Amino acid sequence: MTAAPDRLALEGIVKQFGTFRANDDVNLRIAKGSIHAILGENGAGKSTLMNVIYGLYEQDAGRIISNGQEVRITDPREAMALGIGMVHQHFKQVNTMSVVENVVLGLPGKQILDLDDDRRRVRELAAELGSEIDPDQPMWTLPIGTQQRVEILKMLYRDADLLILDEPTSVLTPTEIRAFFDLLEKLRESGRTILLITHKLDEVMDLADRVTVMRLGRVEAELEIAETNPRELARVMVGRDVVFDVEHTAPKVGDPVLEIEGISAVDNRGIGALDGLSLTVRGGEILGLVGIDGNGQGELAETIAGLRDISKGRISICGQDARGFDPAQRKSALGMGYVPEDRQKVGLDLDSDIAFNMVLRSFRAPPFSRAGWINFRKIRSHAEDLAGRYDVRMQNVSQRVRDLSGGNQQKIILAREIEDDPRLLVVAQPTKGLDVGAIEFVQRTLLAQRDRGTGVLYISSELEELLLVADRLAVIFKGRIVGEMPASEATSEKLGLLMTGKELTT
Ligand SMILES: Nc1ncnc2c1ncn2[C@@H]1O[C@H](COP(=O)(O)OP(=O)(O)OP(=O)(O)O)[C@@H](O)[C@H]1O
Repeated sequence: MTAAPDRLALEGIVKQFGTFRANDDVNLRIAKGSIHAILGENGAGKSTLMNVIYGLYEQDAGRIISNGQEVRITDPREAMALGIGMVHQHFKQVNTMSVVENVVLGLPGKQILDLDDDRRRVRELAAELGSEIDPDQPMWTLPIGTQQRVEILKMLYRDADLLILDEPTSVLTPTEIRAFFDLLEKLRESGRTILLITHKLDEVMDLADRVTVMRLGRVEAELEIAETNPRELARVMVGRDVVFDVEHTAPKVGDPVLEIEGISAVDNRGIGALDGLSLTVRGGEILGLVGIDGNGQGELAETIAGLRDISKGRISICGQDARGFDPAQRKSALGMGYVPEDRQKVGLDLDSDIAFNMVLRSFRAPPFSRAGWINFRKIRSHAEDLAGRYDVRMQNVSQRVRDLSGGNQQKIILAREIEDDPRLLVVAQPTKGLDVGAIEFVQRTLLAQRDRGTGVLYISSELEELLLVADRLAVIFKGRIVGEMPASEATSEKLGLLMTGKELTT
């Protein structure tokens, strides 16, 4: 059997930001018709490398070879002309437009008035991928999984045969993930090539043919999937053994720190999202909130944080009615910490530096300010201490947060919210985008915080993660809590039934 030719090869790629080398002599060969995964800890240089391939950055040194020809890619249009397409984590779509309008959007010389041929082509491509898509459906009415398919369709429509997918499953529900895996298999069968960035080792093991592991901007290893295993991948990635388990002692449960009684709220579209929901979290315990995404988890976190109004019911934080406390006061006066799901929009000031983001809501109070004077030295040393302990990969604390890798941005929010020693901590998808080493660290830190008496509401779509960390589990379905149980009595089967609205028989 002859080996498949390279669809893309990189030779000695260097990309610097100032004097910092985010990619340092990267060599990579991606076989045509394969699924090639890129793994690496937060800040290893994966996104930077993909941006070089897609023409968003130009390399400082090195060669890119596409289908055997050396090429220069200085903007995404040139990448597309070479058949290279990229699907970002945050889709670049216009929600008010239809599927077909989104697909043709930006095509040079395209008239949006006559779309009959385009409709046909969208249907054909969707069928080729094993799905049905109505080209006239408005984008905003589609579930995230289908919106992602439209992004992929958009690339195929432009004849891309090498698709770069940046953490594609991080936005999907478990059911959507299964469908997405089938889609990738179909793309591979059709001879297309996939470059997959992910932090999920089991995805790499299930899907990829080969994997490249990056570390500190360099290629640490390139392995055949058939010849490796998750433990080896984790070890190569973070440079040490990862335990994949946390020691979980019995909780010492105290008084309630969050009492929610019969609250109702609507989502951004004005549709009911919370429907008379009640829930209690006590100090010293981790309550895991389980549910299929879109059942009100996001809205619940926002109402507790004071970012969304409730139409009915009552929320008490540490024994006080939370009404009348804005988000900043819920932190300062009620002792609440909040790690939002959408860190870029809610949790960070991207254009400020790391030091300021570490004290985003506390810089006006001692020890960071006294009598109206801000103590910058104190803010800096505080940030240096936290960044060191939370292993934020950065150049220094004056670096702009926008320029950090996604995982390192998340570590800043976690550090800030946990280190304030809140009495109630609400964390929504806290490990999203984190590498396996960082996930282990976050879980241990949350358990340690619990042992100091903090009550934690841990919202996650990762069932395994909740079963590992939580003391108690509550299941949310259609905006209500439909079941609660100690984690020791929970099984994936029981939770699975409740999550889909079914009753337990025993
Ligand atoms: N525009 C920029 N200016 C300065 N430094 C940058 C810039 N973009 C990225 N970096 C730095 O380059 C390094 C690599 O970042 P990159 O986003 O490629 O990592 P990553 O492997 O994709 O990480 P993650 O898994 O967290 O997404 C990081 O240390 C980051 O701070």
